[in-house]
Amino acid sequence: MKVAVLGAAGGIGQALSLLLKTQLPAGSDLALYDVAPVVPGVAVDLSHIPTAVKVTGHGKDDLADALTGADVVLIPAGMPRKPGMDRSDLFNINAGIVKNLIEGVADNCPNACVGIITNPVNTTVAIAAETLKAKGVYDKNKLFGVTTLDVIRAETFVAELKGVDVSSVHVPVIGGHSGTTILPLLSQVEGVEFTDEEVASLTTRIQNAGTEVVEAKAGGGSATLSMGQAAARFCLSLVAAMQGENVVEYTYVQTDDSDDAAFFAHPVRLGANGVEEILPYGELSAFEEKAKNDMLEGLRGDIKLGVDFVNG
Ligand SMILES: NC(=O)C1=CN([C@@H]2O[C@H](COP(=O)(O)OP(=O)(O)OC[C@H]3O[C@@H](n4cnc5c(N)ncnc54)[C@H](O)[C@@H]3O)[C@@H](O)[C@H]2O)C=CC1
Ligand SMILES: O=C([O-])CC(=O)C(=O)O
Repeated sequence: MKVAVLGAAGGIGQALSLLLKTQLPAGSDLALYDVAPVVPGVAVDLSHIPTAVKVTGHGKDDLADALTGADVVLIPAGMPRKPGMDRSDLFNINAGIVKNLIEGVADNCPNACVGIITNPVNTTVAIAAETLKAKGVYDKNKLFGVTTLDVIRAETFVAELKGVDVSSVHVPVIGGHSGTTILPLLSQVEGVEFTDEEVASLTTRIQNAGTEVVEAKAGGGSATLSMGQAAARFCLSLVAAMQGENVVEYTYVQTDDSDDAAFFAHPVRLGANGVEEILPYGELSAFEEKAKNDMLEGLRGDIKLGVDFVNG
C-alpha cells in the first residue's frame, strides 16, 4: 500500500504524516510531497521512527515520483484561514493548487483513491472531479472530501456536554464542510437526550468549530492537529477497507441525488475500490430537515463554482 500526502510539510501535513508513519500497516510506503524546501527533512525526521513504513520526501519538481504507484492520495496543500475570513475566501489561491495537483494524480496514479482536505472543500472536491473528467480518468467512487473533523468534533462536544464516555458516542454529520452546510444529526445520537436549546446551540458550535480554532490561533492558521488526527482516521479506514475490512465513514462524495446536492456527505461503506455503497442518512428531525433545506442552495452554489472554475 502506498499513500502520498501532498502538502506534507504544512501544519496538517506534518501531523498527518507522523500518524501515518506510526499507524499504517507494516510494509506500506508513505510519500511526502510539498513545494516547501523543508519536505525532504520532514521525511528524514520521520524515517528515524522505528516502524515498518518507508517514508520518502519529494520536493517541488518531484510530484511524479511521489505519486507513481500511489493507492491513496491525501491533499492538505494550500492556504489556511486567518480570523475574519470564510473558507470561501481561500478559493482564489487554493482552487489552482488543487487543480494542478489533481492533474498530477491523473497523469501518474489515475486509479488512486483521493481525499481532499484543502478548503473550501465544498468547492475543491468539485474542482478535482472536473479536472479528472477532463483527463478522462474520473471515477466517482474514488474521490472523497474529508469531513471526518466534523464528526470527531461533534462526538467530543456531545460527550463533554452530556458527561459520557466519548468512545461510546457516534454522531452522524452530513452535508458539506463550511458553516451551515455542516449538518450534525443530533436526533440520531443513541443513549442521550437533548433539549431544543441544546440542539440549537450544539449544532451552531459544531458548525463554527473551525472558526473557534482560527480565532484561538489568532492569525497563526486553522486546525492542524485535530485535522491530522481526523485525516489519519479517514485514511486508515480507507486502507483497512481496501484490504478487505468492512468500514463505514462519513465523507463528502458524489451522490447524484437531485433532491440534495451533487456532492453531499453521507455514511459511506468503503471497500477495495473506494466507495462500495453510499448509505442513506436516515430520518431527520424537523429541525434538521429545515436546516438541510435552508443550506442546500448555498452548497449547490459552492459546487457550481468549482465546476465553472475548470470548465469556464
Ligand atoms: N477539510 C478540513 O476539515 C480542513 C481543511 N483545512 C484546510 O487544509 C489546508 C492546509 O492547512 P494547513 O496545513 O494548516 O496549512 P499550512 O500553511 O500549514 O500548510 C500548507 C502546506 O501546503 C503547501 N503547499 C502550498 N502549495 C502547494 C502545492 N502547489 N503543492 C504542494 N504543497 C503546497 C505549503 O508549502 C504548506 O507546507 C487549508 O486549505 C485549510 O483550510 C484545515 C483544517 C480542516
Ligand atoms: O476552519 C477552517 O478554516 C479549517 C477547517 O476547515 C476546520 O477547522 O474545520
